[in-house]
Amino acid sequence: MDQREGVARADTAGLVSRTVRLPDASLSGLLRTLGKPNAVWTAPGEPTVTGYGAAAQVTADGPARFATVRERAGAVFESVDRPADAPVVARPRFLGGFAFHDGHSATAHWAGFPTATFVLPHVQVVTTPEATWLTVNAYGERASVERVEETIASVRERFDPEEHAAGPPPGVVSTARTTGRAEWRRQVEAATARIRAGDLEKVVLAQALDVTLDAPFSLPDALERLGETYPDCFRFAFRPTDGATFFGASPERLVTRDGRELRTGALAATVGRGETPDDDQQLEADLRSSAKYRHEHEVVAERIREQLQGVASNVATGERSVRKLATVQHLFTPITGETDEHVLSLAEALHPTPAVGGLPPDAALDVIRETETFDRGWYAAPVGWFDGAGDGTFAVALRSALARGEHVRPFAGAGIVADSDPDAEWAEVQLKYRPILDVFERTGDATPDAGGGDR
Ligand SMILES: C=C(O[C@@H]1C=C(C(=O)O)C=C[C@H]1O)C(=O)O
Repeated sequence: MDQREGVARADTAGLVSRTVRLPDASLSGLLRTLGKPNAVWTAPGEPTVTGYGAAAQVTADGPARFATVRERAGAVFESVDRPADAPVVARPRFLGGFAFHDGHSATAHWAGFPTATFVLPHVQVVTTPEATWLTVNAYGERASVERVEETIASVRERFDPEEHAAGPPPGVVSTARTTGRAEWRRQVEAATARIRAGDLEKVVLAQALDVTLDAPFSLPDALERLGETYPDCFRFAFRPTDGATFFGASPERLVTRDGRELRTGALAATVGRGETPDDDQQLEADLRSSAKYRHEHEVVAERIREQLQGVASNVATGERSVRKLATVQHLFTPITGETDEHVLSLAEALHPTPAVGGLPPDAALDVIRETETFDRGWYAAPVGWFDGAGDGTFAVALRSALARGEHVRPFAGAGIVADSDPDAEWAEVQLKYRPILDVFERTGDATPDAGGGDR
């Protein structure tokens, strides 16, 4: 370290950030050596970021929450002491997320999850296929290069990642539903009646399960299993306080901003996977050709293009394809553009897309609030990261669950349009629970059944 630099800047209030290289480590090794992270982010084509402790945390409420987070985080990035040759990939990043509704007031399940909260980790580890980097961040009057260097030394000393295979699934003791089958049928029928009456085009209705495990939730094991089955999904975990972890493996990018480049897309309309390649092809053919699925998908793509007006230029729509996941397949249309906006402003413009809200947006949000009997919390809302330049990625927090000790609450929903059939939508929701349930169930555990009774 340059001693003069340390002395000259030690008394400057601001962000001090230093990066060193660590021995290479897998995510599971990392999570087992550095203790409980408060943020984990793994995304296709991006480095994996894990964060421990907070150099700074910004929290916000209400309709202005996106702007408030941007302003408060902007203040933290205002004066940054970080060597010019430090690796860009290991730069300081805020990680966190938002609640689905701006009027979120955490019910007991979501205790500890504000309407918006982001952490700039004190200890931030970034892994790429080439290297593992440790960044230590400190912010405020007491931040100094000396203290940052001390933390780096102590993390290096403790850092001893060992490979561990995930343990066996903990097993599921019991499962209860927030929404029984008869109630779901009433909900979907009420929504389709409203759609036919003309004041609503589409609404995404969701439900949750209350799952009790046979052993406490293990984040390293859960992320390892999700990584095996969903390597191309956004795998995330957030633990804003000690109490609960919100985690998942979402297929849906809300938005990425990388310099001037903006990437988003429409992911909507769902069928299952076939038992045989022929069945699977048939399902894919139905997905591509059915008027219901195409409508459900097209309203999302069209609305996203509208939502981008004013925040992006040269908006272009790519070719529609079918995104195949372990238990479901979706229609997907990539959408790109150019932008000068902060990724938080883009997330604000896009959330909620009709893939998780509906159309018209306000009417759909009212129907969701009036209909759903559980608290969405952070489910189906933006989770991700941003940096000091306003670059970042947000995923839509789907195929997700809230875990607290032995209790796990997975969430799943389905887009309801005029000709939705309650039973088919019910079956679709059950398939969307699978990514989470498969992490925990042992063969032989009673599974909540896709076709059956009321509970
Ligand atoms: C709402 C969920 O998924 C969303 C709804 C979809 C649909 O209605 O077809 C498909 C993908 C997602 O945009 C969920 O996974 O809970």
